[in-house]
Amino acid sequence: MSYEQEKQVAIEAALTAAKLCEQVRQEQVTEAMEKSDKSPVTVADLGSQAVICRALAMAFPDDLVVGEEDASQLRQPEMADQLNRVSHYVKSVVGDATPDQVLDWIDRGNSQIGGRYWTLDPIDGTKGFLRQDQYAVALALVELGEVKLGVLVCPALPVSPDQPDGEKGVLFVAVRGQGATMVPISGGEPQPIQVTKADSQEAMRFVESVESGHGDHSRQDAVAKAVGITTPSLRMDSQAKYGAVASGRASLYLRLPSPKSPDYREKIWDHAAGTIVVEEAGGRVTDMYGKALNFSLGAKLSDNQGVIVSNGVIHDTVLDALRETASV
Ligand SMILES: Nc1ncnc2c1ncn2[C@@H]1O[C@H](COP(=O)(O)O)[C@@H](OP(=O)(O)O)[C@H]1O
Ligand SMILES: [Mg+2]
Ligand SMILES: [Mg+2]
Ligand SMILES: [Mg+2]
Repeated sequence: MSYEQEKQVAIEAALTAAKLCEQVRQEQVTEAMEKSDKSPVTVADLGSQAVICRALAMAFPDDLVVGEEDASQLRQPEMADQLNRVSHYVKSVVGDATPDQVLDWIDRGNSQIGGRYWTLDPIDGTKGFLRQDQYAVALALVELGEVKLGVLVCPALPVSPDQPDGEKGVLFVAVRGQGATMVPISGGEPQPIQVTKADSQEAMRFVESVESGHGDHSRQDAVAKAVGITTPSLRMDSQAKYGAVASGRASLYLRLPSPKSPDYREKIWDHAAGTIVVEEAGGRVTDMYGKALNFSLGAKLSDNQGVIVSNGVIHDTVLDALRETASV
């Protein structure tokens, strides 16, 4: 299958959602609400999920969507102001929308997994979004457990790594078997991307989360050193890290379980889109034991721990180094 229609719908939806997110960031001092697990969520996360679920419902009414957010909090009477703000931003990008429709669109993203489903992270890296740093809108299509299509919009990522203060906003797209591309959000011809083939260790750079609670920075640094990466890591929020590896800006992304939450299981929407973008750019993605990520078990990657993303060339060396650091 070419997935041409799916690709066009997903790109359009994710770009529209990213526009909403940027509007929220520009127009207001972004403030967060707190979810039951104490993590932050903003009107932009909710608006982005509404916009994307609406687009998917119109184009593929039978498809399931496994999204991060739900509307239960927003349905509470005391949240009326927040709901109005979400509806305002949704209306500003898709035209007429009532608050009830917005709630229903958000909740379309609460499916269980099935034979064919979309994973949706309306804002990946909410903490980065709040900090005015990196974040991504991440949408992927999974069929029979295999990621077939991935779209990553990174509105704050510099178009050129050599010009960090230049134009920002990059769209990454990958379709299984068709390669991965990158294009500025502002437009242009999508360019094929490739992971770095340079196995000259000095040229290597690795990326990791900004958040110390989302990884094990000291072990990550030790593993990187063990494989010969001596330059300090590039810390970046969200699946923009996958984009960095896919486009050859870094050779490695390490995400080892944080000592603060050793039993944490990663969520499918945090990795599905990024995984296919890196794989189609010639890279490799596994868990910390070398196992493929299993996206077919539910919202959590319950069979995997830690995530290792590389240019492929150095992957086995990294897994070896991990085994060695584990036994220390
Ligand atoms: N203890 C933990 N370990 C690893 N990841 C975690 C975590 N707690 C939350 N996360 C996830 O880390 C994601 C952000 O990734 P990163 O740190 O690479 O920017 C969050 O996505 P959201 O921001 O969409 O909630 C969240 O799902
Ligand atoms: Mg979140
Ligand atoms: Mg996320
Ligand atoms: Mg999110």
